[in-house]
Amino acid sequence: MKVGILGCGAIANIITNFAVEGKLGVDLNFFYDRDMERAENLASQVDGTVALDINSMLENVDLVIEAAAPQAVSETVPLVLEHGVDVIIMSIGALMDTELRKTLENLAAKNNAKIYAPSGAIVGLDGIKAASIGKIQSATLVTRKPPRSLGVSAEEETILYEGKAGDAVRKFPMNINVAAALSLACGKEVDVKIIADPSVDRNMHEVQVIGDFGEIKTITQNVRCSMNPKTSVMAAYSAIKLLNSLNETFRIGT
Ligand SMILES: NC(=O)C1=CN([C@@H]2O[C@H](COP(=O)(O)OP(=O)(O)OC[C@H]3O[C@@H](n4cnc5c(N)ncnc54)[C@H](O)[C@@H]3O)[C@@H](O)[C@H]2O)C=CC1
Ligand SMILES: O=C([O-])CC(=O)C(=O)O
Repeated sequence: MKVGILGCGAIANIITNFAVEGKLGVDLNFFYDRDMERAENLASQVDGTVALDINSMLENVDLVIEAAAPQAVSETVPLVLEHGVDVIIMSIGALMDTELRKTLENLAAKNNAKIYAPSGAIVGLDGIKAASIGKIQSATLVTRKPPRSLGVSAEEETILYEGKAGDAVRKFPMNINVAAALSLACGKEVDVKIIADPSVDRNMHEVQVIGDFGEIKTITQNVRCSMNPKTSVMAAYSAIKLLNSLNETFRIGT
C-alpha cells in the first residue's frame, strides 16, 4: 500500500522514523506540507517524493495520513475521498462538525474509500465503543497539560476551559482532539475540563464513563513530542499501529 502524509510536523516525524526502520507495514513515499522544507526533510529520510500540491499526491497513493490541522480536514479530506483514496484523520476535532462528518462519510461511501480515526493520545476507546452498545449516562474528560503545551504561562493549576467537547475543540483546536475521539466513541458529546498545571511534565487525560455496563476510568500520562509539546507520542503510535493493522488477518479489541 502506498501512503502519503499531509502535514509534516511532530506526528509525521515519528511515523517517518518508523518507516526508516521498516516498521510501518506500508510504503510511505509522498509528503505534503505548506511549509515545503518540512516535507523535504521527511521525504529525504525515506527517499520519498515531495508533493507540490495535494492533487499530485492523490494520483500516487492509496491512503493519506492527515496530520496537519482541523482546517486541513475540511479543506482537503473531501478531495482525498473524491479520489477514492483512504484517509487516516489525526485532527479528529474537525469531525465534531456533524455536517462535515456526514459529508465525508457520504463521499467515502460513494467513492469506496475508508475514513480511519485512530484513538490518538487517549486510551480505552475499545471498551467505550463496546459500552456504547448499551446506554451511556455520563462521559467526562479532564485534560491536564504543562502550561507550555497549552501555549499559556501559569504559576499554579489553572482551569482554562470547562464545557462541552464541541466548544472545546473550537477553542483549543490543536490541543483537545481527544475530546472528539471520546465523544465519537461514546456517541455522546462529552463534558471536558482543560487544566494548565505547572506541576506536571506529561500530557494527561483522565476519562470517566458511566453506563448500564458499569463504569470505566482511565488515566493516560503521555510523553510529549520533542518537536511539539502540545502533542503526545502516543498519538503518533496509534496511527502507526493502525497502519500495521491494515494487513492483519486477526484483529484484537473492538
Ligand atoms: N487525535 C489525537 O489524539 C491528536 C491529534 N493531534 C492533531 O494532529 C495534527 C498534527 O499534529 P502535530 O504533528 O503535532 O502538528 P504540528 O503542528 O507539529 O505539524 C503540523 C504540520 O502540518 C502543516 N500544516 C498545517 N495545516 C496545513 C494545511 N492546511 N496544509 C498543509 N500543511 C499544513 C504545518 O505546516 C506543520 O508542519 C494536529 O491537528 C493536532 O492537533 C495531535 C495530538 C493528538
Ligand atoms: O496529544 C495529546 O495529548 C492531546 C492533543 O494534543 C489533542 O488531543 O489534540
